[in-house]
Amino acid sequence: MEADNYSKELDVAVRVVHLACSLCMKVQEGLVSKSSDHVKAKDDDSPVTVADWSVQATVSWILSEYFGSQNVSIVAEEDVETLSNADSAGLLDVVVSTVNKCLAEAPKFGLKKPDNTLENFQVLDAISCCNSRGGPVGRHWVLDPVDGTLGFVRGDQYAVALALIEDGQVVIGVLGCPNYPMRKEWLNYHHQHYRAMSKSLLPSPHSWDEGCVMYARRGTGEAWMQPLIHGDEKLEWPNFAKLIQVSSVDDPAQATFCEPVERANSNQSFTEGLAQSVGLRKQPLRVYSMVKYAAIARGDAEIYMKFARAGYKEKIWDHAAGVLIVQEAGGVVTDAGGRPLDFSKGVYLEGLDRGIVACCGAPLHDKIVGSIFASWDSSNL
Ligand SMILES: Nc1ncnc2c1ncn2[C@@H]1O[C@H](COP(=O)(O)OS(=O)(=O)O)[C@@H](OP(=O)(O)O)[C@H]1O
Ligand SMILES: [Mg+2]
Ligand SMILES: [Mg+2]
Ligand SMILES: [Mg+2]
Repeated sequence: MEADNYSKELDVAVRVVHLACSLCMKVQEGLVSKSSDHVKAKDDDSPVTVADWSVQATVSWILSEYFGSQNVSIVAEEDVETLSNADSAGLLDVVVSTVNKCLAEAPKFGLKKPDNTLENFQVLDAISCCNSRGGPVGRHWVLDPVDGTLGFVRGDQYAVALALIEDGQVVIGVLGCPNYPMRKEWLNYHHQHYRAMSKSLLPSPHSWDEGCVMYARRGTGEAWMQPLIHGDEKLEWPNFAKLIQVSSVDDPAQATFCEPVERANSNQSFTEGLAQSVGLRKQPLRVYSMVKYAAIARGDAEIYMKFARAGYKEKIWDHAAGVLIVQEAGGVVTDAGGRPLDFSKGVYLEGLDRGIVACCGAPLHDKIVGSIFASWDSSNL
């Protein structure tokens, strides 16, 4: 692919992820400071919030506006089932007002805003039209409006992830990480620190959070990072960007590995054994969401491993943006058998061999995949 391709798509995607992050930051502040009934449980018991629906509606509206509602195919996580229930009228009103407030700010990010505030049915349409199944042919946007919703409701790490797939390959990846901390060690303790520190010790959340949007275009060998624009600061657009690169560490003893926080989402006893056999000495960095990919891409950690329970099928929106950014920043991402992830088979990463291994470089990656090969049969996964 030509490196100059997709400039308009990337530009709009980066701006809308900034816009979505600003929406999420406001909603998260509200959730954490007041208790709220705006968190619902989905059928699988995972949470969904006003922010998940509002970001999906906002991104969908902007993409349709710029690329034409007839042409745009979006594969995204949320649907409107809960929101359309008669007993969710109050929730829908909050989503609609959140979307309208957010879109009113779009010009600050150099994006169009609607001529009139959106009606309930328009917001529901914007969410429900993101029902594409993707596949091997054509262009498909892939959106996780809030990845790591559990982290989000706990006042911790989460990400907004937007990618573009063309003919089965990820060509653009954009990842917004509003709570990315100033110091990488704080990735591990973010939530605990928030809770343990009194408000007076934390003069403003911004002295704690760096917040960033990362992005990459396939085949460029470059991954970029922009600072997030916080709160009411006057936004100077275009924002500046700096190149990011993976860590150059290839000694396992010096390497840090990331994994999901929840034991239900990845087999932590298996990774513990793997870490021992490869010679990883540091404590695992357990972080919610695709911020784990972000940490690898910016060189704050060296390895990310996720081994979901047998039978769980990984979804493309949980990985597409992060995988491309890590690869373009110089890293290697495969399944546990060493094969590339296949984004061409629809909503799921079909054929994924056991789990996902993302590393800052080939030497560490080879060691991990080799060790999985050697230890799999004796493991209890
Ligand atoms: N059982 C199970 N196994 C593996 N993965 C699952 C499972 N259930 C859900 N999910 C998906 O995992 C996404 C969150 O992954 P994380 O790496 O952030 O996990 S964790 O919250 O840190 O434990 C999460 O993304 P969000 O729903 O966007 O938060 C889910 O898509
Ligand atoms: Mg997700
Ligand atoms: Mg999500
Ligand atoms: Mg979810």
